[in-house]
Amino acid sequence: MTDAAIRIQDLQKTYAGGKTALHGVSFDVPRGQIFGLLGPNGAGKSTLINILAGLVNKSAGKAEIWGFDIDEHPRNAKRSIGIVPQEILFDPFFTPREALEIQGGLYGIPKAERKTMELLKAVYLSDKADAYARSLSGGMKRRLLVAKAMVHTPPVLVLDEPTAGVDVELRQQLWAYVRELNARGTTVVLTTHYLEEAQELCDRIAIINHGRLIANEPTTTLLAKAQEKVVEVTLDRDIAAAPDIACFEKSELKGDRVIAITYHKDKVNAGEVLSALNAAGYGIIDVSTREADLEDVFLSLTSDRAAA
Ligand SMILES: Nc1ncnc2c1ncn2[C@@H]1O[C@H](COP(=O)(O)OP(=O)(O)OP(=O)(O)O)[C@@H](O)[C@H]1O
Repeated sequence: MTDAAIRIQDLQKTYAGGKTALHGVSFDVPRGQIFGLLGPNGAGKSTLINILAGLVNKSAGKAEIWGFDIDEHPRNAKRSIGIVPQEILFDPFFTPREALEIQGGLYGIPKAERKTMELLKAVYLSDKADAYARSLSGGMKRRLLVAKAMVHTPPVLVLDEPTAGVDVELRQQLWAYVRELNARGTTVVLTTHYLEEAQELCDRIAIINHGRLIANEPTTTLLAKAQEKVVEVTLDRDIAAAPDIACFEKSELKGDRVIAITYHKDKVNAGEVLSALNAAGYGIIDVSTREADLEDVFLSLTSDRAAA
């Protein structure tokens, strides 16, 4: 038994066509947290979630949900997780009440113990309990999916890209509900493309890129890295080593006369970095910078790894 809500060890997936979506990913989701799984399109997030859900077979590696190995104890593993899928798929002729009752039946929950109305209320759908699912808005459907995933009261709830197509107000309501579930003890895993979304909600963030884990850190640590910016400078002459100046976090030689300077944008700006370089006697021919975004975090993380 582990004390992780989810434990993934060297998880690998190569699809039938030969595409490798996961190249050996390992991480733990600590119990009680809201955990963000971030990555760009095609990074492998859905593959990982679908393996946990039992919808995709892994090629190698291990996964445990609430201490239950998905191969050795598939039923217990499945009972321990609720998944809100990316795609909205419903039978359009069922009402929200029926959809939850059927889901309860699938998990073998006796009628008297089902919490259909309580769940519908929690996701602000009690007034739509008897409406056809096809008459619900996109946001309502998504909230119904959350309720459906919670029918068997799993200790772990996974939301796969939950805010696609959800407007700002509903998103806030959804987050309020997610926070409430978490406060009552549910471990939440959230996959998203958006750093802001993850930083607003998550205690910890893991990032996957091209099927590899490139970060797994408390949100505050990761955000500090997002404060790092890189400016690439071409100098007027060749140099043997990158200059080390106090306001730089790091400087690296990229070519005979090109250096990449990493700085903290909450401490200095690009102008101050260039002035410091000038003041130290370096003539500047060209400069390029990028806006800090998730891509920057990726870059700084991948270059950290390369340097380590
Ligand atoms: N059934 C499949 N057969 C073959 N390749 C697949 C299959 N499903 C996903 N892939 C490929 O595996 C890689 C990872 O896809 P995955 O859907 O896991 O990424 P993702 O991070 O969830 O992206 P998105 O946010 O767009 O859903 C992609 O290159 C994708 O094309």
